[in-house]
Amino acid sequence: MSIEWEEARRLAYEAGRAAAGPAEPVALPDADGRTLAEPLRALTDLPAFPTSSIDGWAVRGPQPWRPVGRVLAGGVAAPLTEDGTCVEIATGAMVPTGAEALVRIEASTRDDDGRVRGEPRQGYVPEWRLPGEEASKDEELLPAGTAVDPAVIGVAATCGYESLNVYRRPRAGLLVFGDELLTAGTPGAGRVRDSLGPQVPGWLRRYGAIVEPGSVTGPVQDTLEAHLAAVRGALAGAELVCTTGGTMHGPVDHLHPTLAELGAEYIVNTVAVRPGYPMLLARVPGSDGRPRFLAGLPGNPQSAVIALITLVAPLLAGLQGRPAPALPTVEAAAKVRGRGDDTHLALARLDHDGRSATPVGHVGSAMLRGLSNAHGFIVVRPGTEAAPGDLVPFLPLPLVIGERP
Ligand SMILES: Nc1nc2c(c(=O)[nH]1)N[C@H]1C(S)=C(S)[C@@H](COP(=O)(O)OP(=O)(O)OC[C@H]3O[C@@H](n4cnc5c(N)ncnc54)[C@H](O)[C@@H]3O)O[C@H]1N2
Ligand code: MOO
Repeated sequence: MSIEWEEARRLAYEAGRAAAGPAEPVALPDADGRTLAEPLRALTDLPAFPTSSIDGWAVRGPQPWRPVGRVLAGGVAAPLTEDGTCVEIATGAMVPTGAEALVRIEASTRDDDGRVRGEPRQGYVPEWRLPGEEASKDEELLPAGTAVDPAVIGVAATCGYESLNVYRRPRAGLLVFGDELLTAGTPGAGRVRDSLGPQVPGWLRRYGAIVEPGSVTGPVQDTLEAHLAAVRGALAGAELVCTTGGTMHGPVDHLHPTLAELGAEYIVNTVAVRPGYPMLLARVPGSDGRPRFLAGLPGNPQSAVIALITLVAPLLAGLQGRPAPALPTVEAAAKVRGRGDDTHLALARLDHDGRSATPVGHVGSAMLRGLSNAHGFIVVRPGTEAAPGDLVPFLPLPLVIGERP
């Protein structure tokens, strides 16, 4: 009996979450793309000291003010103890205790005897930054599970971190099954080009996996022996192995017998979704005691990508300690039919403001033309259909800004 689509996603995420590896410290510049294993907390107040936002004068008491010193960024100012005195101050310098106002250099004049006159600027933007204005010591700035990006690295550096405790990026491999597949040239005479070997590693990387060029193999010969040897070899070097094709029970579909031979345990074995129904996810015991995962992507190319987004994306999120992927809601711009008791994933393009989605053409499960023109899938739940204007969940492709403008 196949599993409901949402339930399959949940099971895949939970399986990954339970197998997330230990955290490790990684130097800030190398942490891009990792995931915080613990909350990022401010190590001090931020700013850590009262900081001048301007070049000018820190003044005390009524003007004119007699300059008694200078403080540059990086220095520690002596306190201003007497009314009618000031220190010259640079942007970023620590404001001396006792200072009552800051006067911009361009708003000041000097008397013949060197005394300073001028008016502190009144207004919305203060001329100095107060300790704790951005964060107080120990305040949580970002929760565990946050994907580390350059801005996260920047704020961690500001706080005083040299490294971050992050989860490992999972290693993934890919095995392509199918004797009918060509790896070069044009299709014909019963042969088709392998369109999954070249594209799946890119999707996997976008979901955070490491895929070395040497971890992509295929076509693997359509025999049980060749399948077993290839899967064993791939599982030795990766915690996730994706396979394409052979998920059914045809004469040369060897995936299920291979899994049986390896003592694998199914987490998901077929999903009530169209396209993509025969997808599977299995847990295989690793020789080191840590589980390995095998995701069986159906051979029909669009179905394979759907299986990847349905099962592999939540699995990888879990393995990296990230939250389960959530679905945004959009408006269906046209009618989308239901698929009976199955969830229907209908390829669609988002309009320019991302609020409504229009189904695209060329969406057969053996086709990729629709996929290459879509931003994701309208999700039509079992027993329903979407009418124009209906609010529907949207399953996005992991596209990078600038792709599919
Ligand atoms: N009797 C039934 N037959 C099929 C059913 C069914 O319910 N009963 N379901 C169909 C569905 S749905 C799918 S999806 C496929 C899945 O089959 P497999 O995962 O076993 O995949 P294959 O048979 O190996 O290939 C299917 C199809 O895809 C082409 N293919 C495979 N790999 C690639 C690749 N890397 N690049 C491009 N094209 C690929 C292959 O040539 C076949 O045309 O089963 C249906 N059959
Ligand atoms: O479910 Mo198949 O995956 O429709 O092509």
